[in-house]
Amino acid sequence: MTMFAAGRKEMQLMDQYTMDVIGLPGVVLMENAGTKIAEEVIASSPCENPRIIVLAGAGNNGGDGFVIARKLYDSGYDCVVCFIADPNKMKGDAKVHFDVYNKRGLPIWYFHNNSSRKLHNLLSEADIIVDAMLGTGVNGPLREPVSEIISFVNRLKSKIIMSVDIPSGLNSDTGKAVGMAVKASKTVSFVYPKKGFFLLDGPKYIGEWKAVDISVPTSIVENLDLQMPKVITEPLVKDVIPKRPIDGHKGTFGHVLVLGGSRPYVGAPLFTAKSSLLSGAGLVTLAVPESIYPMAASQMPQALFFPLPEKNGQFSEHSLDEI
Ligand SMILES: NC(=O)C1=CN([C@@H]2O[C@H](COP(=O)(O)OP(=O)(O)OC[C@H]3O[C@@H](n4cnc5c(N)ncnc54)[C@H](OP(=O)(O)O)[C@@H]3O)[C@@H](O)[C@H]2O)[C@@H](O)CC1
Ligand SMILES: [K+]
Repeated sequence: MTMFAAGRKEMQLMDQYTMDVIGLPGVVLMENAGTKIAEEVIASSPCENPRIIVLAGAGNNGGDGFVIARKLYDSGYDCVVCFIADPNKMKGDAKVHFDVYNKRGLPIWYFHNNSSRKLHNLLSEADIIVDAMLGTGVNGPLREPVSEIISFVNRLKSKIIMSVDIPSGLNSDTGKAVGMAVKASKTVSFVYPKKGFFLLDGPKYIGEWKAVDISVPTSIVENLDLQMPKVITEPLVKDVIPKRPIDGHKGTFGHVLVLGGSRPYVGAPLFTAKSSLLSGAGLVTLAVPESIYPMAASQMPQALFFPLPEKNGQFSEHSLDEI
Protein backbone atom coordinates (compact mmCIF):
# COMPACT_ATOMS: atom_id res chain seq x y z
CA MET A 1 0.00 0.00 0.00
CA THR A 2 1.31 3.46 -0.88
CA MET A 3 1.83 5.53 2.25
CA PHE A 4 0.90 9.17 1.73
CA ALA A 5 1.50 12.13 4.04
CA ALA A 6 -1.87 13.81 4.54
CA GLY A 7 -2.80 17.38 5.41
CA ARG A 8 -5.77 18.57 7.44
CA LYS A 9 -7.91 19.21 4.35
CA GLU A 10 -7.26 15.77 2.83
CA MET A 11 -8.11 14.06 6.14
CA GLN A 12 -11.35 16.03 6.39
CA LEU A 13 -12.27 15.07 2.81
CA MET A 14 -11.51 11.39 3.44
CA ASP A 15 -13.47 11.34 6.74
CA GLN A 16 -16.38 13.18 5.12
CA TYR A 17 -16.47 10.80 2.13
CA THR A 18 -16.50 7.78 4.46
CA MET A 19 -19.39 9.25 6.44
CA ASP A 20 -21.51 10.81 3.67
CA VAL A 21 -20.90 8.58 0.65
CA ILE A 22 -19.98 5.23 2.20
CA GLY A 23 -22.31 5.74 5.14
CA LEU A 24 -20.05 4.83 8.05
CA PRO A 25 -20.98 7.29 10.82
CA GLY A 26 -18.36 9.51 12.50
CA VAL A 27 -19.03 7.93 15.91
CA VAL A 28 -18.00 4.55 14.43
CA LEU A 29 -14.79 6.04 13.03
CA MET A 30 -14.10 7.53 16.45
CA GLU A 31 -14.82 4.19 18.13
CA ASN A 32 -12.37 2.51 15.72
CA ALA A 33 -9.78 5.25 16.25
CA GLY A 34 -9.97 4.98 20.04
CA THR A 35 -9.88 1.18 19.94
CA LYS A 36 -6.71 1.18 17.81
CA ILE A 37 -4.93 3.61 20.14
CA ALA A 38 -5.97 1.65 23.24
CA GLU A 39 -4.35 -1.42 21.63
CA GLU A 40 -1.16 0.57 21.04
CA VAL A 41 -1.16 1.80 24.65
CA ILE A 42 -1.50 -1.77 25.92
CA ALA A 43 1.29 -2.96 23.60
CA SER A 44 3.59 -0.14 24.82
CA SER A 45 2.90 -0.76 28.50
CA PRO A 46 6.16 -0.54 30.50
CA CYS A 47 4.89 -2.59 33.50
CA GLU A 48 2.08 -4.95 34.50
CA ASN A 49 -0.31 -2.43 36.03
CA PRO A 50 0.55 0.95 34.51
CA ARG A 51 -1.20 4.10 35.70
CA ILE A 52 -2.63 5.76 32.61
CA ILE A 53 -3.81 9.36 32.27
CA VAL A 54 -5.73 10.43 29.18
CA LEU A 55 -5.54 14.20 28.68
CA ALA A 56 -8.65 15.07 26.67
CA GLY A 57 -9.78 18.32 25.01
CA ALA A 58 -13.21 19.36 23.77
CA GLY A 59 -12.77 18.58 20.03
CA ASN A 60 -12.83 15.26 18.18
CA ASN A 61 -9.27 14.51 19.32
CA GLY A 62 -10.64 14.63 22.88
CA GLY A 63 -13.55 12.43 21.71
CA ASP A 64 -10.96 9.81 20.70
CA GLY A 65 -9.55 10.18 24.22
CA PHE A 66 -12.86 9.15 25.83
CA VAL A 67 -13.02 6.00 23.67
CA ILE A 68 -9.39 5.16 24.51
CA ALA A 69 -10.02 5.51 28.25
CA ARG A 70 -13.22 3.41 28.10
CA LYS A 71 -11.47 0.65 26.16
CA LEU A 72 -8.53 0.66 28.59
CA TYR A 73 -10.85 0.62 31.58
CA ASP A 74 -12.79 -2.32 30.10
CA SER A 75 -9.51 -4.17 29.55
CA GLY A 76 -8.78 -3.86 33.28
CA TYR A 77 -6.35 -0.91 33.24
CA ASP A 78 -6.02 1.81 35.86
CA CYS A 79 -7.03 4.74 33.71
CA VAL A 80 -8.48 8.21 34.32
CA VAL A 81 -9.47 10.99 31.91
CA CYS A 82 -8.24 14.49 32.79
CA PHE A 83 -10.62 16.73 30.91
CA ILE A 84 -8.86 20.04 30.29
CA ALA A 85 -11.63 22.00 28.53
CA ASP A 86 -15.13 23.30 29.11
CA PRO A 87 -17.62 20.37 28.97
CA ASN A 88 -20.25 22.72 27.51
CA LYS A 89 -18.10 22.99 24.37
CA MET A 90 -18.43 19.29 23.52
CA LYS A 91 -20.48 18.60 20.41
CA GLY A 92 -21.10 16.04 17.66
CA ASP A 93 -19.28 12.70 17.75
CA ALA A 94 -17.03 13.80 20.63
CA LYS A 95 -20.09 14.66 22.76
CA VAL A 96 -21.60 11.22 22.05
CA HIS A 97 -18.48 9.50 23.41
CA PHE A 98 -18.17 11.98 26.30
CA ASP A 99 -21.77 11.12 27.28
CA VAL A 100 -21.21 7.35 26.89
CA TYR A 101 -18.15 7.61 29.14
CA ASN A 102 -20.03 9.56 31.80
CA LYS A 103 -23.16 7.38 31.65
CA ARG A 104 -20.88 4.42 32.35
CA GLY A 105 -19.66 6.31 35.45
CA LEU A 106 -16.01 5.89 34.45
CA PRO A 107 -13.19 7.86 36.15
CA ILE A 108 -12.93 11.48 35.05
CA TRP A 109 -11.28 14.50 36.60
CA TYR A 110 -12.09 18.05 35.46
CA PHE A 111 -9.27 20.54 35.27
CA HIS A 112 -10.06 24.06 36.47
CA ASN A 113 -7.96 27.14 37.08
CA ASN A 114 -7.00 26.33 40.66
CA SER A 115 -6.19 22.69 40.09
CA SER A 116 -2.80 22.82 38.32
CA ARG A 117 -1.05 21.27 41.32
CA LYS A 118 -3.46 18.32 41.42
CA LEU A 119 -2.97 17.78 37.67
CA HIS A 120 0.80 17.93 38.06
CA ASN A 121 0.59 15.29 40.79
CA LEU A 122 -1.59 13.03 38.66
CA LEU A 123 0.75 13.39 35.69
CA SER A 124 3.87 12.84 37.80
CA GLU A 125 2.45 9.58 39.15
CA ALA A 126 1.39 8.25 35.73
CA ASP A 127 3.36 5.66 33.77
CA ILE A 128 1.65 6.44 30.48
CA ILE A 129 0.19 9.78 29.35
CA VAL A 130 -2.15 9.73 26.38
CA ASP A 131 -2.25 13.10 24.64
CA ALA A 132 -5.76 13.65 23.23
CA MET A 133 -5.92 17.42 23.80
CA LEU A 134 -5.60 18.83 20.28
CA GLY A 135 -5.48 17.09 16.93
CA THR A 136 -5.55 18.38 13.38
CA GLY A 137 -7.98 21.14 14.44
CA VAL A 138 -5.38 23.26 16.27
CA ASN A 139 -5.72 26.88 15.29
CA GLY A 140 -3.52 29.88 16.15
CA PRO A 141 -1.23 30.29 19.17
CA LEU A 142 -1.90 27.87 22.02
CA ARG A 143 -4.20 29.17 24.74
CA GLU A 144 -4.20 28.39 28.46
CA PRO A 145 -4.49 25.94 30.06
CA VAL A 146 -3.21 23.79 27.16
CA SER A 147 0.14 25.57 26.87
CA GLU A 148 0.83 25.30 30.61
CA ILE A 149 -0.13 21.61 30.61
CA ILE A 150 2.06 20.88 27.58
CA SER A 151 5.08 22.58 29.12
CA PHE A 152 4.58 20.53 32.30
CA VAL A 153 4.18 17.25 30.35
CA ASN A 154 7.37 18.02 28.39
CA ARG A 155 9.36 18.43 31.61
CA LEU A 156 8.39 14.96 32.90
CA LYS A 157 11.05 12.31 32.56
CA SER A 158 10.78 8.61 31.73
CA LYS A 159 7.08 8.48 30.90
CA ILE A 160 5.53 7.00 27.83
CA ILE A 161 3.74 9.87 26.10
CA MET A 162 1.50 8.68 23.31
CA SER A 163 0.00 11.35 21.07
CA VAL A 164 -3.32 10.67 19.38
CA ASP A 165 -3.19 11.46 15.64
CA ILE A 166 -0.62 14.28 16.10
CA PRO A 167 1.21 15.81 19.08
CA SER A 168 -1.00 18.54 20.55
CA GLY A 169 0.16 21.94 19.31
CA LEU A 170 1.81 20.71 16.11
CA ASN A 171 0.32 21.98 12.86
CA SER A 172 -0.56 18.98 10.69
CA ASP A 173 0.15 20.82 7.42
CA THR A 174 3.29 22.83 8.19
CA GLY A 175 4.96 20.98 11.07
CA LYS A 176 5.18 24.28 12.95
CA ALA A 177 4.76 24.12 16.71
CA VAL A 178 3.03 27.37 17.56
CA GLY A 179 4.96 28.21 20.72
CA MET A 180 5.15 24.59 21.87
CA ALA A 181 3.83 21.08 21.26
CA VAL A 182 3.76 17.81 23.17
CA LYS A 183 7.06 15.93 22.86
CA ALA A 184 5.66 12.46 22.22
CA SER A 185 7.52 9.20 22.59
CA LYS A 186 5.11 7.73 20.04
CA THR A 187 2.48 9.25 17.73
CA VAL A 188 -0.27 7.00 16.42
CA SER A 189 -1.96 8.65 13.47
CA PHE A 190 -5.22 7.81 11.72
CA VAL A 191 -5.15 6.51 8.14
CA TYR A 192 -1.92 8.29 7.10
CA PRO A 193 0.89 10.16 8.87
CA LYS A 194 0.42 13.90 8.65
CA LYS A 195 2.63 16.13 6.48
CA GLY A 196 3.68 18.04 9.59
CA PHE A 197 5.49 14.92 10.90
CA PHE A 198 8.21 15.48 8.33
CA LEU A 199 8.43 19.27 8.16
CA LEU A 200 9.96 22.05 10.32
CA ASP A 201 9.54 21.19 14.03
CA GLY A 202 7.63 17.93 13.36
CA PRO A 203 10.48 15.38 13.62
CA LYS A 204 11.45 16.83 17.03
CA TYR A 205 7.99 16.21 18.51
CA ILE A 206 6.46 13.06 17.03
CA GLY A 207 8.82 10.41 18.47
CA GLU A 208 8.26 7.07 16.76
CA TRP A 209 5.20 7.18 14.46
CA LYS A 210 2.69 4.66 13.23
CA ALA A 211 -0.39 4.96 11.02
CA VAL A 212 -3.48 2.85 11.83
CA ASP A 213 -6.56 1.93 9.84
CA ILE A 214 -9.90 3.17 11.22
CA SER A 215 -12.09 1.91 8.31
CA VAL A 216 -11.54 4.98 6.13
CA PRO A 217 -10.78 3.20 2.82
CA THR A 218 -7.56 4.38 1.21
CA SER A 219 -9.21 3.95 -2.23
CA ILE A 220 -10.80 7.35 -1.51
CA VAL A 221 -7.48 8.92 -2.52
CA GLU A 222 -8.26 7.84 -6.10
CA ASN A 223 -12.01 8.48 -5.86
CA LEU A 224 -11.37 12.11 -4.91
CA ASP A 225 -8.15 12.45 -6.95
CA LEU A 226 -6.31 13.69 -3.85
CA GLN A 227 -2.75 14.84 -4.50
CA MET A 228 -0.52 14.02 -1.54
CA PRO A 229 3.23 13.49 -1.15
CA LYS A 230 4.35 9.88 -0.80
CA VAL A 231 6.25 8.74 2.28
CA ILE A 232 9.42 6.83 1.39
CA THR A 233 8.84 3.39 2.87
CA GLU A 234 10.69 0.10 2.38
CA PRO A 235 8.01 -1.35 0.03
CA LEU A 236 8.07 1.85 -2.07
CA VAL A 237 11.84 1.67 -2.44
CA LYS A 238 11.68 -2.05 -3.28
CA ASP A 239 9.12 -1.24 -5.95
CA VAL A 240 11.28 1.44 -7.56
CA ILE A 241 14.55 -0.50 -7.68
CA PRO A 242 14.68 -2.60 -10.88
CA LYS A 243 15.29 -6.32 -10.55
CA ARG A 244 18.88 -7.25 -11.53
CA PRO A 245 19.20 -10.22 -13.92
CA ILE A 246 21.15 -13.10 -12.44
CA ASP A 247 23.55 -13.15 -15.42
CA GLY A 248 24.02 -9.34 -15.31
CA HIS A 249 27.49 -7.72 -15.32
CA LYS A 250 28.96 -4.20 -15.33
CA GLY A 251 27.87 -3.68 -18.91
CA THR A 252 24.23 -4.44 -18.13
CA PHE A 253 23.59 -1.76 -15.52
CA GLY A 254 24.27 1.49 -17.34
CA HIS A 255 27.21 3.85 -17.63
CA VAL A 256 27.20 7.19 -15.79
CA LEU A 257 29.35 10.13 -16.87
CA VAL A 258 30.15 12.54 -14.05
CA LEU A 259 31.43 15.83 -15.42
CA GLY A 260 32.62 18.30 -12.83
CA GLY A 261 35.08 19.52 -10.27
CA SER A 262 37.77 22.19 -10.19
CA ARG A 263 40.95 22.68 -8.18
CA PRO A 264 39.15 23.94 -5.00
CA TYR A 265 36.10 21.65 -5.47
CA VAL A 266 37.23 18.06 -5.85
CA GLY A 267 34.68 16.42 -3.54
CA ALA A 268 31.41 16.89 -5.44
CA PRO A 269 32.26 14.77 -8.53
CA LEU A 270 33.76 12.07 -6.30
CA PHE A 271 30.64 11.90 -4.08
CA THR A 272 28.45 11.80 -7.20
CA ALA A 273 30.48 9.00 -8.75
CA LYS A 274 30.46 6.96 -5.52
CA SER A 275 26.70 7.43 -5.16
CA SER A 276 26.17 6.34 -8.77
CA LEU A 277 27.98 3.06 -8.13
CA LEU A 278 26.21 2.52 -4.81
CA SER A 279 22.82 3.06 -6.45
CA GLY A 280 23.53 0.37 -9.01
CA ALA A 281 25.32 1.85 -12.05
CA GLY A 282 27.54 -0.70 -13.79
CA LEU A 283 30.23 1.77 -14.88
CA VAL A 284 31.11 5.33 -13.88
CA THR A 285 33.41 7.65 -15.75
CA LEU A 286 34.70 10.74 -13.99
CA ALA A 287 35.60 13.59 -16.31
CA VAL A 288 37.57 16.14 -14.29
CA PRO A 289 40.10 18.94 -14.95
CA GLU A 290 43.45 17.24 -15.58
CA SER A 291 45.26 18.73 -12.57
CA ILE A 292 42.87 17.12 -10.09
CA TYR A 293 42.80 13.80 -11.95
CA PRO A 294 45.67 12.17 -9.94
CA MET A 295 44.05 13.04 -6.64
CA ALA A 296 40.56 11.94 -7.78
CA ALA A 297 41.87 8.68 -9.25
CA SER A 298 43.70 7.81 -6.03
CA GLN A 299 40.41 8.24 -4.14
CA MET A 300 38.31 6.13 -6.49
CA PRO A 301 40.09 3.32 -8.28
CA GLN A 302 36.74 1.69 -9.14
CA ALA A 303 35.91 4.50 -11.64
CA LEU A 304 37.08 5.15 -15.19
CA PHE A 305 38.77 8.53 -15.72
CA PHE A 306 38.71 11.10 -18.44
CA PRO A 307 41.02 14.06 -17.64
CA LEU A 308 40.06 17.20 -19.57
CA PRO A 309 42.01 20.34 -20.57
CA GLU A 310 41.88 23.09 -17.99
CA LYS A 311 42.71 26.73 -17.35
CA ASN A 312 43.42 27.96 -13.80
CA GLY A 313 42.19 24.72 -12.30
CA GLN A 314 38.83 24.72 -14.16
CA PHE A 315 37.63 23.15 -17.43
CA SER A 316 38.86 25.23 -20.34
CA GLU A 317 36.88 25.78 -23.56
CA HIS A 318 38.98 23.04 -25.22
CA SER A 319 37.24 20.53 -22.95
CA LEU A 320 34.15 20.92 -25.15
CA ASP A 321 35.93 19.35 -28.17
CA GLU A 322 36.91 16.32 -26.07
CA ILE A 323 33.42 15.69 -24.71
N1 LIG B 1 -15.06 12.01 12.45
C1 LIG B 1 -13.85 12.54 12.24
O1 LIG B 1 -13.69 13.52 11.53
C2 LIG B 1 -12.75 11.92 12.95
C3 LIG B 1 -11.77 12.72 13.54
N2 LIG B 1 -10.86 12.20 14.34
C4 LIG B 1 -10.11 13.04 15.26
O2 LIG B 1 -10.52 14.38 15.15
C5 LIG B 1 -9.39 15.25 15.20
C6 LIG B 1 -9.77 16.55 14.61
O3 LIG B 1 -10.83 17.01 15.38
P1 LIG B 1 -11.37 18.51 15.37
O4 LIG B 1 -11.47 18.97 13.97
O5 LIG B 1 -12.60 18.53 16.19
O6 LIG B 1 -10.22 19.33 16.06
P2 LIG B 1 -9.32 19.05 17.36
O7 LIG B 1 -7.99 18.69 16.86
O8 LIG B 1 -9.97 18.18 18.36
O9 LIG B 1 -9.19 20.54 17.92
C7 LIG B 1 -10.34 21.30 18.22
C8 LIG B 1 -10.34 21.66 19.68
O10 LIG B 1 -9.11 22.31 19.99
C9 LIG B 1 -9.33 23.60 20.51
N3 LIG B 1 -8.28 24.47 19.99
C10 LIG B 1 -7.98 24.75 18.70
N4 LIG B 1 -6.91 25.54 18.61
C11 LIG B 1 -6.51 25.78 19.88
C12 LIG B 1 -5.45 26.55 20.43
N5 LIG B 1 -4.60 27.23 19.66
N6 LIG B 1 -5.31 26.59 21.79
C13 LIG B 1 -6.16 25.91 22.57
N7 LIG B 1 -7.21 25.17 22.11
C14 LIG B 1 -7.37 25.10 20.77
C15 LIG B 1 -10.69 23.99 20.05
O11 LIG B 1 -11.24 24.89 20.96
P3 LIG B 1 -12.17 26.10 20.44
O12 LIG B 1 -11.31 26.89 19.49
O13 LIG B 1 -13.34 25.46 19.77
O14 LIG B 1 -12.49 26.84 21.68
C16 LIG B 1 -11.42 22.64 20.04
O15 LIG B 1 -11.88 22.31 21.33
C17 LIG B 1 -8.32 14.45 14.51
O16 LIG B 1 -7.02 14.89 14.83
C18 LIG B 1 -8.61 13.06 15.03
O17 LIG B 1 -7.98 12.88 16.28
C19 LIG B 1 -10.89 10.76 14.59
O18 LIG B 1 -11.75 10.58 15.65
C20 LIG B 1 -11.38 9.99 13.41
C21 LIG B 1 -12.72 10.44 13.03
K1 LIG C 1 -3.10 14.92 20.19
